[in-house]
Parts: sequence; structure tokens; C-alpha cells
Amino acid sequence: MDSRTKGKTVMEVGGDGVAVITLINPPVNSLSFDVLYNLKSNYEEALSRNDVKAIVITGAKGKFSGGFDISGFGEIQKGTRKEPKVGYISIDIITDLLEAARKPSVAAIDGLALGGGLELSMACHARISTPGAQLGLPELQLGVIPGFGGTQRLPRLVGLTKALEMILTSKPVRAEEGHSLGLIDAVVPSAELLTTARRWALDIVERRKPWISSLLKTDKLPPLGEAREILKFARGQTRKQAPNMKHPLMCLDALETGIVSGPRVGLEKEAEVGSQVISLDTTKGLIHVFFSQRGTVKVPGVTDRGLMPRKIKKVAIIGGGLMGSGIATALILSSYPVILKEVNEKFLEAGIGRVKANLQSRVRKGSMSKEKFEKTMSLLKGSLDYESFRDVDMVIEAVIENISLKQQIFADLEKYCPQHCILASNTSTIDLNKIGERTKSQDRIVGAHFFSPAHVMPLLEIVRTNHTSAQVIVDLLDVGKKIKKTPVVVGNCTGFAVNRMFFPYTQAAMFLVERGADPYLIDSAVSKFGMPMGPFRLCDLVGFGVAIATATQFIENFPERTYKSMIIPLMQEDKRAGEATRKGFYLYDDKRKAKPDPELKKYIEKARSISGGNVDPKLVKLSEKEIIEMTFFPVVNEACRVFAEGIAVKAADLDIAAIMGMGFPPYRGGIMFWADSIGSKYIYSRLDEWSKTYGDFFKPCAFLAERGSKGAPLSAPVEQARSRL
Ligand SMILES: C[C@H](O)CC(=O)SCCNC(=O)CCNC(=O)[C@H](O)C(C)(C)COP(=O)(O)OP(=O)(O)OC[C@H]1O[C@@H](n2cnc3c(N)ncnc32)[C@H](O)[C@@H]1OP(=O)(O)O
Ligand SMILES: NC(=O)c1ccc[n+]([C@@H]2O[C@H](COP(=O)([O-])OP(=O)(O)OC[C@H]3O[C@@H](n4cnc5c(N)ncnc54)[C@H](O)[C@@H]3O)[C@@H](O)[C@H]2O)c1
Repeated sequence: MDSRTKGKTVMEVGGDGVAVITLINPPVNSLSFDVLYNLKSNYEEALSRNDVKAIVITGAKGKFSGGFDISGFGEIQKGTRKEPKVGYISIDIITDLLEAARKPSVAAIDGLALGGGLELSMACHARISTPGAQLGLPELQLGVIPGFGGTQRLPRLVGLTKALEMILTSKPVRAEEGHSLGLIDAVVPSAELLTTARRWALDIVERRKPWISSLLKTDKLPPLGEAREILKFARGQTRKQAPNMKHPLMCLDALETGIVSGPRVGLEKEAEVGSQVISLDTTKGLIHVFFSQRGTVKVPGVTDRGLMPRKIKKVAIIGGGLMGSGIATALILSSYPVILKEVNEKFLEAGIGRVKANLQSRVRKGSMSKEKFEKTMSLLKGSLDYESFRDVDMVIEAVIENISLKQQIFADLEKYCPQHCILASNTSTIDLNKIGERTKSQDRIVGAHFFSPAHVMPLLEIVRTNHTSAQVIVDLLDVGKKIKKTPVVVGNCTGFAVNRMFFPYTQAAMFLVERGADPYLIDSAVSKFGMPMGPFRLCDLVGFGVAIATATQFIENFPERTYKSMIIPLMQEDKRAGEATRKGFYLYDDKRKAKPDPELKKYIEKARSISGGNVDPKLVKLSEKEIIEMTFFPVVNEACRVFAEGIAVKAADLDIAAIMGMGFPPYRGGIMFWADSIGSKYIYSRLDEWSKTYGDFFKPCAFLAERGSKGAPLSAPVEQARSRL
């Protein structure tokens, strides 16, 4: 393959008269422009050759296709590639050349047919798949719409309601379901895939099987009035669930056009809308997130050294509290045998009970069978001592946040665990160097910072010190992947990446409220911005005990830029500690529904009198935009410090950490991507102005000042980062 081209297709014509075209573009046979243009020439040749009666399309190495090459969207967005004429691929090639051809086509689907891959197969006249195949149109998840005819063909193959479900949720279906829906014509074992597809194609030629053009099917479509009602409902739901995104509604427009005005007009509408969505900011953000998420496992100096992950056969967890039980759940769910150690029988039983409850909730929801539950639970063994630690490959310590206890535990681990064993801590705040102070095992000490609930939250911060070996990081990256987490490798500092970046967010909110802003308006503006909840609702959820403990760490470590608000400590004195006590910034009813509390004013006024600050009329009347800026620009400022200090190696890692650790809206691309979309100059000037009026909490850091003065992007690599790693 030419090094400048991305992928190709090859065509082989058999003695039976079937031309087999194979999509080849590793690792997922994505449909790059090169693949698509090759496919077009293969088709032209197959249609013109007398020895070809029918065509089979398949993908190399057990994968049909993962869809259009997503990097192609980036090239169009950046202007490094000219977009082909609107509709050229979906209408000229896929519809007019392939579907309307005089010779039938059959798709032989192994592995996956996603996005453009499934769309290409839907333009074929039949689809044969293997049992494990995944079939879906996940485009909306990337900010684009199905653009190779999927908005028209899927409803015609599986019905409007199912098509809407598949498109709006981006969730694929398995082959068997695809078969019962009418999306797949036959499911056969892998070894029979090609022979069945060839035979099927010839049967179509010989009229023993029907020659079906999906685009012309109407039997699965509801009557027009009903279709309009279904689409109206879908629009209402979409507006509610994705209020900040335009592309799902634009996708529905394309679907509706096809149903109201016919599939050809629908295809034209799809092509027009498909071209428009590429330049939406939300689309740019989501595509950035797709690649950044996959990029977190590429760590310069670590993953480029040819190290192979060692096999982790058994893991021990110390502490079966909230975090330890969640981590144990995540591990046994991925088939790791786990030993859970606690201080006494009672606590051990409680810890195992929590793991059981985590799994039982899956059984209740129907996502886990009883047999699977039993099998998974059998991987968990309890322990009250270290005897069973003699053959573990990794230990994750998750006891209470107490430095001398952790130091003692690590000294014990050094004695009992084998020499190769990875010694990880789930600490949120304590310096890992201190934790390992009483050992000689610094090279195998690492942070494995999970987020609560650990079996649900997708992020894993892998914290390395100056001494952590590359091998240990490679091992942990592999475990992270196996337990389906997105790992981000960060350096050792207070709060690591996520908690450190987001600490100023809560502080900014407290500051604004003390100066007269309405906390409920702040929460509402932040939720509208796209966070799962506002800072005050979040404090209630986490609990004030944790909030105070974390705040103390930041006040001690970064005194020059922390805002010390007394609101939370004052409330806690009155036994209001958040949702768990049913009273915090909100009041909670039996169903845990939050309601504003007029009494809150009392605490705010008292905190204000302690801090000596005054109500600022400007801050009382903040617009939603100003609220977002004043709460998130301090986060950007701290993210810049984290980046400049080399705590994160790539700005994109901070984007993923913010999205997966804090719920920052993915369609804004993450914290640094969002900041760059606003511009460093503006952010710098706002922070600079506020710092002059309101103090050093807002003071822009040197990195932001430097980039802001030039208007340079904040996410550009740090050439001379004072790396701590
Ligand atoms: C016009 C059309 O309608 C528009 C489209 O088709 S848009 C594309 C629709 N398709 C998708 O959204 C599928 C996206 N891909 C995925 O969900 C997953 O990659 C997958 C399920 C295919 C495979 O998952 P998994 O095995 O875990 O591998 P994963 O790490 O995600 O991907 C492997 C590599 O393939 C790349 N890749 C996957 N799908 C790709 C695609 N469609 N385009 C370009 N690269 C792709 C990834 O970036 C990654 O590259 P890397 O190794 O350099 O980091
Ligand atoms: N709670 C969170 O949201 C969160 C998030 C990330 C990280 N963390 C960190 O995880 C760790 C645990 O937090 P948690 O919320 O699960 O605490 P927790 O209080 O719920 O659980 C701690 C458990 O450790 C046990 N324990 C204490 N000493 C032990 C010993 N010597 N041997 C075995 N077990 C022992 C206790 O009995 C208790 O069950 C802390 O370091 C915390 O900073 C917490």
C-alpha cells in the first residue's frame, strides 16, 4: 500500500462468476476516501466484466467495517481535504452505482458493521453475517449523522421506531437481533460466511432469492400520519435529552424528508445536512473526544518502548469500604480473581456484601444472569491477614485517607507480596512518595485512582511518581483496558488531574454566592451548560465531610490561590452535611428529590460576615454566560498549571479526565478544547480583570499569561515543560 494512501479494496473474481471485493484498512477497515474510491473502481470493473455475475463485499481480517474514516471529518474541518461534491458518495457511488446496478451485491459481515459500514451493507441486496457481528449506526455519538443513506434505508429495513432507537441511542444490535429485525438475511458461522454470501448472490441472479433494494422498500414504514407522530415524539425527547446539540434534530429532518417526500429526496436532504453538521462546534468537540480517548493509552517514554504488559493473575484489595468494594466489583466483572482484606469479620462481611449488592443490582435489571452472578462472586475471597498475598500480582490499597496507616500497610505489603507485585494506592490526595516512604519499592508504587462508584465511573487516573517504572504503568494500562476503564496517566501532585482542576470550580461557586450570587441560579446555569449537576448539588451528593477534607488539602498545598469559604463548615456545624442528611444546599424528600431551601441565606450571610466580603451588585446580577465564565475559567487556569507542570503529558488527556471524571460535556470537547474554542486571550483578560478586583484566586498562571498574551492555543504541546515525571 502506498504510504500516502489510507486503505484499499481488492477484488477477486471466482470461477463461479462472483467478484469478492474486500475492504482493507486496518485496524477496523474504516471507509477512507481511498477505500471508497477504490471500491468505486472495483464496481465499475465488475459491472463491465462479462465473467462477473454478482458481487460480494466483505472486510479483511474478520471485520466488515467500522464506518467512515473519522479522521476524514477532521481533515475537512481543518480544510486539509476538500469535501467531495455533496451526495457524491451516498448517491452517486452507493446508490446509483452499487444499489441500482444490473448485478446484485451481497454483504458478508463478520465482526462489525458500524456507521458507513452498515450503510454500505444496507445498499447491498442481501446481508449475511456471523453470529458475533455488531450492527449499528453510532454516528450521532460523534456529532455527525448517518451519511451513506442510513437515515433512509434503516427505517425501510427495520421499521421507523427501531431505526430511531438505533440511531438516537447509537447502540448496535447483535446479529441475531438484526436477523429478527430484517436487517440481516441469514446468520452463519464464520467459516461459511463467504460461501453462503457467494451462493446467495448467485441465487439472486437466478431469481431463487429476491432482489431487494432497501431504498425502495415500503412495507415496514408506518402510514404517514403515524410516522409524523413518532417523529414528533422523537424530536421532543431529543430536545429534552440533548438540548445543546443540533445534529440529532437535523438527522430527524433527513429521516422525515425521506418518509414524506420519498427516499431520493431523503438522500439529498441527508447529504445536505451531513455536510452542514461537520462544521458544528459540537461535532468538532465530539470527534476530538473520540481520538483523545483512544490517545490516553499512548504515553511517550512509556508505551513506545516495546514493553509488553505482564499477566496479572490475581489482585488483592485492602479495604472493603465504598471504594474497595467498587474496585473489587470492577475487577471480578472482568474475571480477575480478587482477595479482599478487611480489619475484622464484621467489616469484611460488609465489604463482600457491598460487592454482592453491586452485582445483584445487575441481576435485578436483567443485565446479569443468576449463574453469571454466582460465577462472578466465586472470584472474590475475603481475608483478614496477608497470608494469601504471597502470590498476588497487584495490590490496590483503599483504606481510609490516613497517611501513617497507609505507610504501615505499604511496609507490610513489601514483606508479604512477591517482588514483582505492583503496589497501588487509591488515595485521592496523599503524596505517593510519602506513602512509600518506609519501603524500598518505590519503582512499583503507583496510584490507581478510581472515581466513585468505582464499578461504574469510566475513568482511572494512573498516578506515577518519579520512581514508578514504565513496566508498572504498562501493566496498569492493560488492567485499565481489561476492566473497561479509560486510563489517564498523570503525575503525582495534590488532587492529581481531575480533583486538582476542578477544585477551583467549587471554590468559585462559593465565592460568587458569598458575594451575592444566587446558588440555585449558578446550579441551573451550570446544568444548562451541560454538566450533570451544578457545584452545590454536587457538594450535597459527595457529602460535606469529603468536601471539607478535600478543601483542607488544597488550602494547605495551594494557600495563595484558595478561597476559604465558611459556608460548608457552618452548615456542617448544624448537622447539615448534604444529601445523606437530607439537608445541605438543598432539602431532600423521601425520593431524594432536591428542593431549594430558604434557610440557606442564613448560612451565606454568616459566612460573608466571617470573610468580611461585601455583596457585589455586579455579581448579584450575573448572566448565565458570566456564571459559566466565572466558574470555569478558574478551572481552565488550574488545568493550565497541571499541563505546564507536566502532570498531564497531553492537553487532550485533561480533556478526557474532565469529561470522564467530572462530567464535563463531551460535545464541548473537554476543558482545554473548550478553552481554545473561546480563545486564550479572552480567558486571560477576564481572569486578569477579576484578579484585580477580587483577588489572587482568579490570578492567571504564568502559562496562561504567556499564551494569552499571544492568543496562542492552550492545548499546544509544552516544549519545555518542567516535567515532574
Ligand atoms: C458517513 C458515515 O455515516 C459516517 C460514519 O460512518 S462515522 C463512523 C461511524 N463509526 C463509528 O462511530 C465506530 C467508531 N469506532 C468504534 O466504535 C470502535 O473503534 C470499534 C467498535 C470499531 C472498535 O473498538 P476497539 O476494538 O475497542 O478499538 P479502538 O481502540 O476503539 O479502535 C482501534 C483503532 O481504530 C481506530 N478507529 C476505529 N474506528 C475508526 C473509524 N471509523 N475511523 C477511523 N479510525 C477508527 C481508532 O481510532 C483506533 O486507532 P488507534 O489504534 O490508532 O488508537
Ligand atoms: N470516597 C470517594 O469518593 C473516593 C474516591 C476516590 C478515592 N478515594 C480514596 O479511597 C480510599 C478509601 O476511601 P473510601 O471512601 O472507600 O473509605 P471507606 O471508609 O468507605 O472504606 C475504608 C475501609 O478500609 C478499611 N480498613 C481500614 N484499615 C484497614 C486495614 N489495615 N486493612 C484492611 N482494611 C482496612 C475500613 O474498615 C473501611 O472498610 C481513601 O484513600 C480515599 O481517599 C475515595
